Amino acid sequence: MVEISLRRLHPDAVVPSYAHPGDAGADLCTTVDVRLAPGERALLPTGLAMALPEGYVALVHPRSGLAARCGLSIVNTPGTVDAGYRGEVKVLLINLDPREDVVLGKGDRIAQLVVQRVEQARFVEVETLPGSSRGEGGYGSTGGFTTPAPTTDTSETTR
Ligand SMILES: O=c1ccn([C@H]2C[C@H](O)[C@@H](COP(=O)(O)OP(=O)(O)OP(=O)(O)O)O2)c(=O)[nH]1
Ligand SMILES: [Mg+2]
Repeated sequence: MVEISLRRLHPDAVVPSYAHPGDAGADLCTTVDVRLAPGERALLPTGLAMALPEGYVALVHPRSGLAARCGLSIVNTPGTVDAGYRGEVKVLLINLDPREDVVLGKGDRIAQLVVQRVEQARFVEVETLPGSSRGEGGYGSTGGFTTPAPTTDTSETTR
C-alpha cells in the first residue's frame, strides 16, 4: 500500500477513503453546494492537495451510482493528477441528463480517485513498425455492431 501525503486546503475537506477493503477507488468529496442544469458542467473543489510519489498517477473517475441515477459524469474522465501536481484536486462534473437538474451538497462523494503506478516512455521515431495480428484495424474492426459505421472519415492523419 502506497502512502500519499495530503494537505487540507479547506476546513470542510474530506480525506478520501475506500468504501470497502480492496476497492480500487477512494471516494472524493466536494466542499461546495452546487446545482447543475441539464448539460451544465462545473469544476468542483475537493479542498485537498497531495504529493503523489514519483512513478504514480491518480485518476479521477466518475461514480457509477451517480451516473446511473442522475446522469452525472466527468467531462475529462478519467482526470489525470500528475505526481508533481501540488494544487487543489478538482473534479470537472457534467450533468448529462437531458431533463433533470443534479443537486450536490458540501461533503457529497462526487468522484473516485484511482491511484496507479505509471511508466514514462521514451518515444523513438522509426521508419517501419513491427507487424502484428491486429495491424491497422481499429474503431470497431472486429465487428459486433448493429449501427452502420460512419461513411465519412474526418481524420486529417496522413501516413
Ligand atoms: O480531473 C482533474 C484533472 C487534472 N487535475 C489537475 C492535476 C493535474 O496534474 C493538472 C493538469 O491536468 P492535465 O494535464 O490533465 O491538464 P492540462 O490541460 O494538460 O493542463 P497542464 O497544461 O497544466 O498540464 O490538473 C485535477 O485536479 N483534476
Ligand atoms: Mg497536462
